Amino acid sequence: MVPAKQAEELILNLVQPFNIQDVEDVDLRSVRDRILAVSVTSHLDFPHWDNSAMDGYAVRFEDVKSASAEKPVVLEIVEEIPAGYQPQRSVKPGQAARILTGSVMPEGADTIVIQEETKREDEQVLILKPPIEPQAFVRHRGAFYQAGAPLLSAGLVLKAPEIAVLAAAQCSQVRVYRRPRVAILSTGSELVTPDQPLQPGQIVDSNQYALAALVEQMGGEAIPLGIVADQPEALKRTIADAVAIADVVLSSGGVSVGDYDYVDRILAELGAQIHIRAVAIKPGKPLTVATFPKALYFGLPGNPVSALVTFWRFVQPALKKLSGLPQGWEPTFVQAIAQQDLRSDGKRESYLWGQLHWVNDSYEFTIATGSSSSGNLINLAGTNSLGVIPIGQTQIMAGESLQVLQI
Ligand SMILES: Nc1nc2c(c(=O)[nH]1)N[C@H]1C(S)=C(S)[C@@H](COP(=O)(O)OP(=O)(O)OC[C@H]3O[C@@H](n4cnc5c(N)ncnc54)[C@H](O)[C@@H]3O)O[C@H]1N2
Ligand code: MOO
Ligand SMILES: [Mg+2]
Repeated sequence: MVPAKQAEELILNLVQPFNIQDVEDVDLRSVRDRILAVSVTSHLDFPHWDNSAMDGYAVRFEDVKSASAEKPVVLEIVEEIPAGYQPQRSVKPGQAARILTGSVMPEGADTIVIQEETKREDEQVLILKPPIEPQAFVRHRGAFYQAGAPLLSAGLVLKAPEIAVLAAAQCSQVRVYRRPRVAILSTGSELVTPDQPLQPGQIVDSNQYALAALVEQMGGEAIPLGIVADQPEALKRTIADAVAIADVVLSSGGVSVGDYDYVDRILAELGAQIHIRAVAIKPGKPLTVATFPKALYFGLPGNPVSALVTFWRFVQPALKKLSGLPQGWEPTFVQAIAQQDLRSDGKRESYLWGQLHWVNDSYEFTIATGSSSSGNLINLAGTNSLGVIPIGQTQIMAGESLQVLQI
């Protein structure tokens, strides 16, 4: 049994991240959560031109620096400059231009006096207070970004702020890494789909649905391959097909020591290199990790909670690295206060599902009510985290702190 941390490192080392061959151009409207594959520069300066940050008057600082309410400076208004208008007149000594937020600064003017510090009298404006400094409220061309400099770097996840920047830089098509293709199959002669009538002894294939949801949540393309009975030939054909079409293959079930647990044997027959057969975590011990020339294979355990725990702990980091994220692949744990006594047999690193809440300046972890059995998927619903009891430790008492993985 490989310790969990070591398994994580081993798996991450097996992953070849996407490179410049693994890209596609996507419409800006559809790039949310995708990963930028090339760095982006713009030929535009930001701001594109000197402009006003406020509604007011564009003036020459020299003219107004000694203005006061008692001795206002009177300026002649030569032009009105709404947003989107290119000024036609230059502001000469004794003159001002009416200007609105975002509008282009007229030639000759160097400072904005805000409207609240003026009094308008027809075609004249009285300046009642001197600006704090020359250039006050002027946003200068290129102050935020200069054309040609790196704007967004490759590897960024495109969320609202990055999408706004891309839009402003007029990038309507964006080069992003393609989605990882993840084939998912469920093994087990007892399995039926949710719409099939359930006969005695049968079980509904819930893993296929949960794993597809997780893959899609991670930005992957889930390729559902359905249920494969515990028959070596059928399983061999499906696995061979899966590794030919996918970057990652997830099977669930058939990896323990039972008479019908064929996955490891078939992987070996197909020429896979098997790197891991068991990990010291509970649930999730019988985890098989193998590589084919073009695909990474995870044989997840069949028990519903075990399949998901091994996904969160090991598949998720691998998918993050594969997808082109430059760092931050490892799961992040937070420190929380246990709300109940938590127990483990101490033989494996134990993951207990429950609720993590931020209460009074710290995280609190509450274990799910009901059985913490890897076959009980019912009380997994509504949970958001896994509390960890380290290997060799048999309990964490209420009030003590523990590491918790957010899921
Ligand atoms: N003698 C031993 N027996 C077992 C060991 C062991 O070390 N020695 N390990 C146990 C542990 S831990 C786990 S976890 C399971 C893993 O078993 P498999 O990966 O071989 O999975 P199966 O035997 O095929 O199924 C286990 C269980 O899960 C149900 N299942 C399977 N697939 C699905 C699915 N797609 N959706 C919902 N439920 C599924 C299946 O019906 C079984 O009930 O082995 C222990 N045994
Ligand atoms: O590891 Mo199994 O996943 O304990 O049930
Ligand atoms: Mg089994």
